[in-house]
Amino acid sequence: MDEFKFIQSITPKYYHQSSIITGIGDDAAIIRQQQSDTVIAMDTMVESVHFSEKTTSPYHIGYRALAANISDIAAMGGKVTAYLVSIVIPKRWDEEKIRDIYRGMNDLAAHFQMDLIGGDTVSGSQLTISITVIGSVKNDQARYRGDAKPGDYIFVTGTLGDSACGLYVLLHGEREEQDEFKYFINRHQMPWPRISFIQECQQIKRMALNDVSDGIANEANEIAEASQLLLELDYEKIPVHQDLRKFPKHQQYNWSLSGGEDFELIGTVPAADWEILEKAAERTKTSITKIGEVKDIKEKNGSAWIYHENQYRKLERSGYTHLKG
Ligand SMILES: Nc1ncnc2c1ncn2[C@@H]1O[C@H](COP(=O)(O)OP(=O)(O)OP(=O)(O)O)[C@@H](O)[C@H]1O
Ligand SMILES: Cc1ncc(C[n+]2csc(CCOP(=O)(O)O)c2C)c(N)n1
Ligand SMILES: [Mg+2]
Ligand SMILES: [Mg+2]
Ligand SMILES: [Mg+2]
Repeated sequence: MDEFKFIQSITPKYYHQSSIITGIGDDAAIIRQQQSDTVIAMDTMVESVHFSEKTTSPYHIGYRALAANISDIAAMGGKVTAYLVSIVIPKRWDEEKIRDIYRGMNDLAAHFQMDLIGGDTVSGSQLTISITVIGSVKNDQARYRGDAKPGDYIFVTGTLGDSACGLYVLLHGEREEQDEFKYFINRHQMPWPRISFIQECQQIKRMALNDVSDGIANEANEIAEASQLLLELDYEKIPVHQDLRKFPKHQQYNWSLSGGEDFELIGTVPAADWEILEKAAERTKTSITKIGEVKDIKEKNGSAWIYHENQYRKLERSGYTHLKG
């Protein structure tokens, strides 16, 4: 099958969103605007960096690549509309495997009622998927990293460290261990972007928000920096799955703070809005945990600090970093 036939075969038969006037088939897609702000993000996944044959099936490669992108829209408080996929396909990848990648994306997209509206197909040496995701947020309702205020409660959704633990088990675990820790493997392969939870939070006027792709040691610092305030966390309160306790303490620490790829949300809300947040969590069956508070302490503003085993120390940005020298 050549590039053109391939594109034809992945063209959706219809679009969920009536705002899509033109999807795949022209030079670019056309989306009609209404009274909302458009949210656009892109993330790339590369073989042997974000996934390998050992960790991720083709179906999960697609699913995960799209999930990471949807998560960035959730982190802006938005909902998703459409996506474009640029894929670099190595010669050794057969058609069925590529199809499975698209099946993974398609299943997740269907859940969020979002449409594939374009992309690009190239052959190359390393499987690479770049996704551009388009969403919307009501005018002036976007959630910025710089919107934290002193006294805000810091929260996270779900549990942290699951994906890193799953990756570890996939790479190093024997068959038996992989069975025992299926939960973590599933969390690595099929993360769940928190779109519905964040949509339920619209009543809350102000919220700083970020999604957990690199690990909260990074993301908490990003909020602190953008808000020029201190994010003070309590390690004891970081939510982890009960089975994570079966691993050595240093692994629990590293995975929950720096493991990344959980695609949960970390944010700050005014203390007065905590109940609204809890209700939104209940309605969407999302667990949320208060993990700290925002402070205004001149010499620490712009950084995150953590209480851990009776010590109070600076939480360094220890998550995954590309292009590190
Ligand atoms: N190569 C690039 N060209 C232009 N803008 C970029 C490039 N790489 C990143 N950005 C922009 O930098 C900002 C931060 O990007 P970053 O990738 O760190 O965020 P993220 O997607 O939330 O994190 P992650 O990639 O870990 O999921 C975003 O606005 C992004 O669009
Ligand atoms: C095979 C394999 N090895 C290592 C990892 C771990 N990993 C890769 S990128 C990343 C951070 C987010 O990246 P980005 O900033 O690009 O979103 C992490 C934690 C993996 N997923 N698969
Ligand atoms: Mg990115
Ligand atoms: Mg991202
Ligand atoms: Mg992000």
